Amino acid sequence: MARMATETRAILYGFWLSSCSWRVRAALHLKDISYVERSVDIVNKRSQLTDEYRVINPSQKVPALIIDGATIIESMAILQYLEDTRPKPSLMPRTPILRARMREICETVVSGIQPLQNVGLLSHFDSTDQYKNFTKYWTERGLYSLEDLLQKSSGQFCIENQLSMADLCLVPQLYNAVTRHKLSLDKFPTISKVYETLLEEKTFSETHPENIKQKDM
Ligand SMILES: O=C(O)/C=C/C(=O)CC(=O)CC(=O)O
Repeated sequence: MARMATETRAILYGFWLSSCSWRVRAALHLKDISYVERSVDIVNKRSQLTDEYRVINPSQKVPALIIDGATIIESMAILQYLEDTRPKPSLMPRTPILRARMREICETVVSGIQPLQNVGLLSHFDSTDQYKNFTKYWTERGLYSLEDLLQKSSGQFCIENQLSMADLCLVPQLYNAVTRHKLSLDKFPTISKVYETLLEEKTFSETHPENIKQKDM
């Protein structure tokens, strides 16, 4: 905790494998906010469950962001705070209907997919296969919705040609779907196209979990 008091940059408590941490990491990068990341191993050490971390985040999850003298938890609350306090470049599309389209995509990922494939669920199933079938079912259902949504709204990115919160939610979830859950995107051509384009963007390539993993080791 003593280190917190002397650190002038924002502090992101996250984990390389955490999709919600990647959303925030990408926003910090896009908005060029100086920060340092502290790793909370949510998989092997289960460090999120310690009393020390609970002081930082009572939900005992990542991410948490310390910025402007405040601690903010929950990735979507963090993204909105960053947008409100550092509006340029904006993570919000320019019209109400495009912002509604963006929120449809965010909700589909944040409520409809992510919590139903969280690694923390594994211990609540009788077998790993049961967990895998469950996560595959809900992730694929979400991907079918996202394919339809992106057919309506996408340009090179989720919402036309401007990076938005929808992209920050989409990319980490697709990384999980493809890399962790071994799902194919063959049935989702619009998602695949947008995903490939987004992975080339520095916002995602420079905040990619594989880079963060190296720093953690
Ligand atoms: O399941 C837990 O105990 C903790 C999970 C997290 O901290 C991360 C999370 O919920 C979502 C993610 O993968 O980013």
